Amino acid sequence: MAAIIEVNNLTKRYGNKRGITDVSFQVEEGEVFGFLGPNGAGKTTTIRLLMALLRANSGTACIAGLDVWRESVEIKRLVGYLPGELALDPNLTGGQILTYFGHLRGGVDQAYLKQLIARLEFDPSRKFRHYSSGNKRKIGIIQAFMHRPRLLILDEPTSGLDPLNQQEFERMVKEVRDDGRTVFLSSHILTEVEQTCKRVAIIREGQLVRVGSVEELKDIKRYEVTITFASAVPVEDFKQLDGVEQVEALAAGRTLRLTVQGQADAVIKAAARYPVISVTSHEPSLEDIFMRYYEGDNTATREASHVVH
Ligand SMILES: Nc1ncnc2c1ncn2[C@@H]1O[C@H](COP(=O)(O)OP(=O)(O)OP(=O)(O)O)[C@@H](O)[C@H]1O
Repeated sequence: MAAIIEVNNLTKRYGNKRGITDVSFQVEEGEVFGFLGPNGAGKTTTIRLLMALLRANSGTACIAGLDVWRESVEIKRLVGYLPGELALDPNLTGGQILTYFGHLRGGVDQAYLKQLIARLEFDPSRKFRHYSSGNKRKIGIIQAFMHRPRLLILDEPTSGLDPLNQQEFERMVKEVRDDGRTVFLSSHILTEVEQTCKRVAIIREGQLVRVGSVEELKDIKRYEVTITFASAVPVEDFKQLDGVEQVEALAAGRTLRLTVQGQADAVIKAAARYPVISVTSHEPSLEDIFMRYYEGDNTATREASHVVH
């Protein structure tokens, strides 16, 4: 399949501060592509370069074969864009804003627009200034989807959405993909990207550290399981288990905090030998994963050698 986004050695500096350095990747037409990185990694900078809201210091980027800077007007016809933050007229209602965007697009399918509003449970009757951040995100998502663009570029689309709206959003993304259209979405949450994307680029401190299939995220994925027992348990038994990377004993050995990679089966079976009071599990932030498991400045270089396209 042909590439719909082609980025080559793109570099943007903010004065002497880094934005992004030498970023290169390709997104194929028809795929859902994730752009994953912790806060401040350079996701928004890359997206703003693609949308010609910033000009690169060096490197090139094309969308559908068009240069993102010189041919940005043509590109805007093909793209639905959700910015990281939406600044809109505070006195307009959600409905008025969507009508306005619809006119800018030369008219949109009203039935599809109504459907999107209903699916995201969005109330279009309120003024923009009264919307919560989640509702502002919904306006942004709806305006990006409503003209059925060939390419959707979405900057952290689900931040601020509640879990039910997130699930609906995932279904909307899958429908776009099934329709043969392309979605490029940024996120700082590994599991979110894992659920929607086929391929992923990981950016850290302005540089790409990896581009590959979503299955490859397995080796960087970690989760923390905290188990509280009725009485102290032998910590050493848990350290040996398959998938366990670290064990920390708390509350005089009654609580264990385990860092697990891969399946939790061995941990659950070992825990079940003792009276368990509670189990919780959570995903560490991407920054935590990088800091704790990928320490050292050589990481980017080492991982870049594994780049696959
Ligand atoms: N207008 C600006 N002036 C100076 N530095 C900037 C500007 N915009 C971004 N930066 C810097 O560029 C780097 C990349 O920021 P960017 O917003 O692209 O990251 P991000 O991955 O989108 O993070 P976030 O999820 O926090 O938005 C950061 O170090 C940031 O401080």
